[in-house]
Amino acid sequence: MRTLCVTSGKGGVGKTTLSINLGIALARAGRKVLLLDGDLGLANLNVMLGIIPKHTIHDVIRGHKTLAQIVIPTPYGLDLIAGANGIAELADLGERERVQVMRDLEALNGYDFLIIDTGAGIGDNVVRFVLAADDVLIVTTPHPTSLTDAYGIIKTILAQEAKPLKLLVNCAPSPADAKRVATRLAGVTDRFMNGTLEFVGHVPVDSLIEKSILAQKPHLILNPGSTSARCIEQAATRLVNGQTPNLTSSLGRFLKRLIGH
Ligand SMILES: Nc1ncnc2c1ncn2[C@@H]1O[C@H](COP(=O)(O)OP(=O)(O)OP(=O)(O)O)[C@@H](O)[C@H]1O
Repeated sequence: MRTLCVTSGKGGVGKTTLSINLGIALARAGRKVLLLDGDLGLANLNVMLGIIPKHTIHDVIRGHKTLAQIVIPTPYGLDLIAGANGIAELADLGERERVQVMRDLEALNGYDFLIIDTGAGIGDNVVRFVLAADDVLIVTTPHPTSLTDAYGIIKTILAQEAKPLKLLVNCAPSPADAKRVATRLAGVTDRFMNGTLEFVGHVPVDSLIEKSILAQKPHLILNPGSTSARCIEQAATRLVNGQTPNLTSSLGRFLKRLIGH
């Protein structure tokens, strides 16, 4: 299993929308996907999916449930771990609880991809997820404030680890605009930070995406033939291009890195 962390510098650029729809695109391509809401403070993946979770990761940390017991199958071909506010506490768990959560995670096998929707910005928790994940997808819009913040998070990540990063330009007025944004950001990343930023694609502004949020149903389900849905599918393909998920679970490794043991 590979872990993919979806993050951004600025908030509201489409991380959650893309985490869900990229996940659905991968599920449609035959991959088994688990979506984890890592947006501390503003956990809302379940809201966008129109799901009211009975249990969240809080219950796991409190020892009331195992992770397997809180996984929610969705009608969209992927599974969800909801409301990750309590994830912050993973770092503070005692040794016994930590081992238990690790065992739980290892037991959650059978997934090809774990997609983590993080909060925006460069808070400790976001960085923790990003450094622990196999792959990191940075989402930006062409807006100057979003670009500046994307630059900021790239710099923060690369200062800690020389990790290859991926970029998706959301709300791009045209493919050419997206490419320009990506080239500029990749150039700066390469020149000043000695890192790599792979452009995996763009998604145009589409009012159908906004409508799908209001309907609490994923865009790829409601509007599968739209241009923006196709763009998301293409980005999903590029994102996992050539990646055969490990047969031996990397989930344990991810968690070890996440909680520092
Ligand atoms: N390509 C798009 N076209 C039109 N609207 C979009 C597009 N992408 C995202 N949006 C809209 O932008 C808003 C913010 O999206 P979303 O919640 O996914 O962002 P986010 O980065 O996860 O936000 P946060 O940082 O608050 O978690 C939503 O209302 C969504 O419908």
